[in-house]
Amino acid sequence: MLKGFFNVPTPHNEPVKNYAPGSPERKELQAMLQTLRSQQIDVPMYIGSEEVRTGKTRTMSPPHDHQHILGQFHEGDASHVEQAINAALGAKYAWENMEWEQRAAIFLKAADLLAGPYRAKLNAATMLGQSKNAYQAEIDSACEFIDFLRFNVKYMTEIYAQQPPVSGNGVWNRLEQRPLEGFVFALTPFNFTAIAGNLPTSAAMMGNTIVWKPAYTQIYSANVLMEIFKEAGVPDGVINLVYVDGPTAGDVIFNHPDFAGIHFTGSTGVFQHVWKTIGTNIYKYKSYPRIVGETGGKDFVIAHKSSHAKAVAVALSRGAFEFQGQKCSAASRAYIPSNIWEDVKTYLLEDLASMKMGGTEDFTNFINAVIDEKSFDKIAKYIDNAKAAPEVEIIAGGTYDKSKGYFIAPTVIVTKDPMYVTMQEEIFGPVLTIYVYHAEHFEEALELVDQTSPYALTGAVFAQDRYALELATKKLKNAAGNFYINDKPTGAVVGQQPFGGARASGTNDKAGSMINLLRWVSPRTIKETFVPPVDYRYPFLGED
Ligand SMILES: NC(=O)c1ccc[n+]([C@@H]2O[C@H](COP(=O)([O-])OP(=O)(O)OC[C@H]3O[C@@H](n4cnc5c(N)ncnc54)[C@H](O)[C@@H]3O)[C@@H](O)[C@H]2O)c1
Ligand SMILES: N[C@@H](CCC=O)C(=O)O
Repeated sequence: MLKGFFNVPTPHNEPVKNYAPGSPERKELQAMLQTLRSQQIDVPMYIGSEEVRTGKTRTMSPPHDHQHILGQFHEGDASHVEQAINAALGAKYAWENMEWEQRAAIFLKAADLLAGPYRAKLNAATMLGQSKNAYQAEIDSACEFIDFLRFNVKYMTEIYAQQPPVSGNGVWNRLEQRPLEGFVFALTPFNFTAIAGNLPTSAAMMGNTIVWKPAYTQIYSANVLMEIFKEAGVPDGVINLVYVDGPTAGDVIFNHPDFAGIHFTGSTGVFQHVWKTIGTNIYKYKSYPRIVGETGGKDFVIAHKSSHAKAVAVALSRGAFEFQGQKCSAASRAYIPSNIWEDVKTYLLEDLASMKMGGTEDFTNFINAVIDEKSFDKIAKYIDNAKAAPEVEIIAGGTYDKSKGYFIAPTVIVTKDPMYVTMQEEIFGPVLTIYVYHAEHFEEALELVDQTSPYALTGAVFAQDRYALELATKKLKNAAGNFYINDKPTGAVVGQQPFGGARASGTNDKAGSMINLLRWVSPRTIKETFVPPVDYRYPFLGED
């Protein structure tokens, strides 16, 4: 058998295709959208080698066209979670003993399958199932997930290569990175197909086996991810995909003695509940479970009086309203100095007036639908409350309509109260709240930014004045895990800006970095002594 210290291909960020009119990628994507819309698929759970169909089905529809049926999935119950755990534990021995380069090859192959033959299919599934426009789907389901796979393979090898720097005379010190003892639970959100793919694969890459439960509203694209994993050669039982409601799944998972870790992305409330449950059950587990969770945000943009109004306005229109504000990183509160406010407002309103809203199949639409009725109703309530609040004014949007799809017009609220509820709470929709501060009170405004919300995920500062940038960078040290200077607070790129926040925004284990992969291994130190001593006595015990 061939043996060697193998190098892996150097990762590069997957180039983003632009889908311009007439481009081959646009034609291919449009054809795929038509194909997927013209059929109704039947989606099973994937447990071990089985495709499990329970007969208890739920339909899947585009959020922008909720009467159209894309297919149905089979919902499971607690018994399927048990089966998935057993399948994961059953596959564990072979998987963790497979040479690392074979695991690497599987995930590099998945990246190439996605970059090539599956790109249009996964993008189209994300566009239809999650209502992302072509560009938003491309940067998520194609490029970000390809990057996660390729960069994580590189980080995996760097982790394995890290060895103790010193071995004393007659000794060889080694460090072995063992997978966790048990199974890992990947609990994934609706809003990024790349995150849904990354949470199970990053832990699997390090030799773990996985029970994966996606959000119901992401199952349509999760099914394509599973197709890619299977074609890439992920063995049966390594990633088990179940569709069971969250609390039912949690009840089985968090009571199991072999539960070894959770890789979560989603809301802060769910994560805190999960953490508390694990704490309560801690005596039941063989090991202390790894708890990794990236959660909510209330992401800010603060402009200094020296900043360019147009740049600030564009950061707001893209940062707040791309994918309908349903990015954990979306700008949702802004602090604008009085001297540039009128210009920022004019540019922002011009941008918003030019944004078309509708289905993702029409490539001229910038704004699409929010994910589901529950989310629509929640966002509409914030808007209604703002209409009734004397301290705020809605200067754009404020309308919504769910007759065909869950459409909410991009909404801008201006508040006189910097602690107004929409400056503090995560809404997760196309709603931006702006507080106009006295242009000479920048430092006080920075304090407001830091203290207004419990979250600390992303944030951006705009200024031409370098002292102002330095002050903001220092004062907002703990206000964001991803901090942007003269840029919008969204769009982190794997390999360039590892992503994650602290405070109520998560454990900040930085998705798409070595820091994250380290959470899925448990190191064993091995010391080998070549010629062991044969006498217990120290030399100083001898007589002079
Ligand atoms: N920080 C980040 O990197 C990041 C990235 C993406 C999304 N998010 C956050 O995710 C949220 C949006 O995603 P979402 O609506 O899918 O989140 P969510 O918390 O509603 O759901 C996440 C997952 O948890 C499951 N779940 C829900 N309740 C549960 C329970 N009681 N027990 C066990 N599982 C349960 C869901 O079914 C889903 O699979 C936002 O808060 C957003 O900020 C954060
Ligand atoms: N990583 C993405 C956000 C993921 C959360 O939804 C960004 O940087 O915009």
